Amino acid sequence: MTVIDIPGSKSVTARALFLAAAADGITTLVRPLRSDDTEGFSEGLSSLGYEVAQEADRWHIGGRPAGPATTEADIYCRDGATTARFLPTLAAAAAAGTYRFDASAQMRRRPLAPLTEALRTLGVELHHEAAEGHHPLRSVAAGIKGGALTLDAGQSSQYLTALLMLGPLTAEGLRITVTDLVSAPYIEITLAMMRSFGVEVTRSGHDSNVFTVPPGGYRATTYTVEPDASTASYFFAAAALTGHEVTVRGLGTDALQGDLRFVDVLGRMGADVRTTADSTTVRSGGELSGLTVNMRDISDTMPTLAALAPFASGPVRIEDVGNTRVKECDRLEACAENLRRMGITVDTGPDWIEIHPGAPRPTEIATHGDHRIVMSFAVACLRVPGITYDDPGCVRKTFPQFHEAFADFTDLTNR
Ligand SMILES: O=C(O)C1=C[C@@H](OP(=O)(O)O)[C@@H](O)[C@H](O)C1
Ligand SMILES: C=C(OP(=O)(O)O)C(=O)O
Repeated sequence: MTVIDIPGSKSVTARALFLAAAADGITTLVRPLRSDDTEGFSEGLSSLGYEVAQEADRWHIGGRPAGPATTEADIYCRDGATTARFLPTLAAAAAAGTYRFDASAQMRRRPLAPLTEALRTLGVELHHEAAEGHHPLRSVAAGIKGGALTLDAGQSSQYLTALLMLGPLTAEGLRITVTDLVSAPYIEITLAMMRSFGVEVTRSGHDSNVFTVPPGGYRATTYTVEPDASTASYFFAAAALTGHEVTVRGLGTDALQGDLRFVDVLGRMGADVRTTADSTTVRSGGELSGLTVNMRDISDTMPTLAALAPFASGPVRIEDVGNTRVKECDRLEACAENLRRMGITVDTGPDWIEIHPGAPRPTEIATHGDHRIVMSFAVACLRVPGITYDDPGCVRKTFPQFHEAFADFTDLTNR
């Protein structure tokens, strides 16, 4: 039995940085994630004139309810969609200022339009420098009155998270009617964290799809970041594949992140899953069955399952994951391409992938610069020694020490 600690959640750290910056007072984040995405977010806040003091496992953020200290800034959001979507939204609430945002080549390709259209509806002057609805963009802030909005979050829940977090910074609050929503559990993280910073959002409508966000700002706090559940999926999958037992500390029934539900998928495949209030254990004899599963809510773990799938006794069909085509790469095609290179039969459709059992052979994985492709195929590597990656370092986005940590973990399980 191996007990492991996983680094902090990217999603929780990004939200905490936004909420802390907007709050009245100094917030301390305990055990934030240190990775390219969250360092990029923190750097963006500094460029906007927020005070961010980083100690080893505590970051202190000086909140500015009146908005950024600078009235002009040029911010590079790197490859992180939370940064590229949340930070322009925070800056849009400034009483006055002109801000330019840009991002990596892939992040420039990823969509923003429903969010930028919503900000325009709220009166923010926004110009896209190249393609409409994409980075780079320039915004002129002049305070936001608030009001009613309709939002299609069918491509990314991050649009809704950004607008929910903006609500308390507007003069009159926001009422957001959501017509479609993917990755719904991420909205639960947002609402729970807003509550920790003093804001209660109410939900109404036939599908609880109308969100009313009161004005009045946020209260600073001390906030402990829980471990990253998407990162934990590689360790759970490794245990399920190799017939071991792993316990991840700090992620149990009290956890905020929906991606922890990946263990239910492993449970359906035959693994034994036990959860306490603050830990989750996966144990398996190494035999896994195939299944059909809808991963709309937890699609960051789709590549983890895809890499595990050839070792199951029957086909694995993953449905409703069309939005994984607009992530760090087209993840449906990247998974299919790499599995085929390993000699596995794979079919894909617009929003699904079906993987057949087989005997994978080693190959060089085409990572497309996507951290999750590397970390997922590292799981397959446990049964197929000799797998290499064209860009192993892209794990820096969410887990710079992944290779060392995963090697230590597999050493332990081999003892
Ligand atoms: O809000 C968040 O922190 C995230 C939401 C999800 O994105 P989508 O809503 O675009 O699926 C997820 O894939 C991403 O890694 C993090
Ligand atoms: C999709 C991801 O990240 P983001 O959308 O925050 O860039 C991810 O981490 O898998």
